[in-house]
Amino acid sequence: MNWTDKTWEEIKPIYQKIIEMPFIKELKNGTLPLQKFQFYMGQDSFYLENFARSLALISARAQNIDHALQFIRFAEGAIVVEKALHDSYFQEYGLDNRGNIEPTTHHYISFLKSTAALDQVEIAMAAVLPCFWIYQEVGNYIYNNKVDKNNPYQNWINTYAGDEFEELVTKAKNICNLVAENCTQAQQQKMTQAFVTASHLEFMFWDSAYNFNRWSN
Ligand SMILES: Cc1ncc(CN)c(N)n1
Repeated sequence: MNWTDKTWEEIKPIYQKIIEMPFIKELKNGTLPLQKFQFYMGQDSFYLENFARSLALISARAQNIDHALQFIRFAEGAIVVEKALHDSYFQEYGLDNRGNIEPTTHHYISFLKSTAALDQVEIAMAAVLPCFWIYQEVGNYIYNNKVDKNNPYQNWINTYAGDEFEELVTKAKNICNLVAENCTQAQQQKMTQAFVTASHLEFMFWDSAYNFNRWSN
């Protein structure tokens, strides 16, 4: 079994918890209160900016030049999505600014940036993979189980359910499998640990938006 298949097995309970959480259920049904989605979008703007910075750092540190090129393209893509959030989704969903970086966002972006800067680059590649893969799975899950043709969040859902996003995810998974082959068992274990941590943080990110978790509530 390759590294990604083994690692997905590890996070299956977290993924199950994600698709059952109120934020995702209500997003799928189109009943998520707008304020919760606005909170999420504002935090996601900070997240995407710093996710892109982490991807650029990984690109600079990649051993293989083709992987460096791919990661710099991922970084560019994340910046483009962040700009689309600001330019069109903020307007579409009535948000005039992104607010402040709240605790879960702070934790998640600090984890990504410190892993990208200080850990072995293969571990950093594993740390950013859930950001691609979980969104693809959740996007497809919501798309395939939609209940309302007039879901107000449909445009956002389509970003992650399409073929274009799937292509990116496949590229990110393939790179992780390739680099894992040249890692020791102990190093692969650390890659898996980074993937599991990021998956917990994906859950927390949606949960915190649902509950409006702030430094001071
Ligand atoms: C928190 C989070 N994680 C992942 C993605 C998808 N790149 C996102 N937009 N936001």
